Amino acid sequence: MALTVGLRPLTRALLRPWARVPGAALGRPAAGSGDGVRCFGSPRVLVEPDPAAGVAVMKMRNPPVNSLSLEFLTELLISLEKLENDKTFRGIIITSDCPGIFSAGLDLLEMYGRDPAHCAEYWKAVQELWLRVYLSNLVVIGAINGISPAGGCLLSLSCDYRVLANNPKYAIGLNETLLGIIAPFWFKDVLVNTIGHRAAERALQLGFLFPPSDALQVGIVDQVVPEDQVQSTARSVMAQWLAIPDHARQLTKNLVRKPTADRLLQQRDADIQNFVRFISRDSIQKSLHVYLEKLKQKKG
Ligand SMILES: CCCCCCC/C=C/C(=O)SCCNC(=O)CCNC(=O)[C@H](O)C(C)(C)COP(=O)(O)OP(=O)(O)OC[C@H]1O[C@@H](n2cnc3c(N)ncnc32)[C@H](O)[C@@H]1OP(=O)(O)O
Repeated sequence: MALTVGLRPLTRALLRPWARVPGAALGRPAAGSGDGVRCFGSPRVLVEPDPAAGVAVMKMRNPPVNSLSLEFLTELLISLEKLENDKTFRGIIITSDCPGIFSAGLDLLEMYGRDPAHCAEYWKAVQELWLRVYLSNLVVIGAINGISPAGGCLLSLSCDYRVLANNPKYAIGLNETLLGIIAPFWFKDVLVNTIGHRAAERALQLGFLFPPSDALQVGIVDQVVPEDQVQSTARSVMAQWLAIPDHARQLTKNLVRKPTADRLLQQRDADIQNFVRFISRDSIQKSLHVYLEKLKQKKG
């Protein structure tokens, strides 16, 4: 899939080939590689390659909560595109480097108090990340080691398989209604595809965030394991998926996922315009304000 993000100069600058990780992470040997294989990535995305296994672990590190800002989305897209185009890799494991948080979802500050042009650019990047992960030719496994609301849940749902750490705080779900906003149709489609129509209908309207046992029961995740086994489980699951010939698995994945992706691909611009119109409403901006204030007050 060709990436055609219409980004402004700032974000385009991030789309340079494979920025190296600054500081301590630069050139750190990948865990378990033992043979001088180097980590790479960008400030917010650390990639630990295991070329022998054909697998890369992609760690999100946009502290404090891995909210999906425009810059972070752009870095994720660069990493994904790079891995996708490198024949060394057949699978990626997406996980978090922020303790207790997989991803807090879309960055509310990219939608609150912003002008329409910014909102449009942001939404295009959100669409792009979803399409990139959802339609990836690689096996994509989510090693979900923290809470994963809304956009974080969408990212998880776009993986081929989800392993969630068994910690009652690590809830997952599309909780948009709790913020006074609406999950777009393609978020909804992915949830319906995963847990079925009736369960999705309830979960979406009530903004359910499922704790691990409920998440497993409803099928929003595939496996729940003790926290210290999330990465090793993701690795063993990856081995099972990689035992399937790539061409057969990829064509099958495409067969299953293409109709869902096509619904967005056929109306991307209209979806962006719809988002901008919706998010710019006074009532929605007020809801976001109230929610952001709640997050602040929770602290103090
Ligand atoms: C037609 C289209 C309609 C529109 C569609 C829009 C679809 C939207 C999808 C989304 O993803 S919206 C985002 C949904 N996310 C959430 O509801 C999660 C909100 N965050 C939390 O509940 C908590 O922060 C947490 C993730 C449980 C972590 O809690 P913790 O106590 O560890 O940290 P906090 O003190 O709450 O947060 C630290 C810091 O981060 C800020 N923050 C948290 N989440 C976000 C976010 N999603 N975007 C931007 N900023 C976020 C929080 O305000 C704190 O900031 P400071 O006070 O330190 O400045």
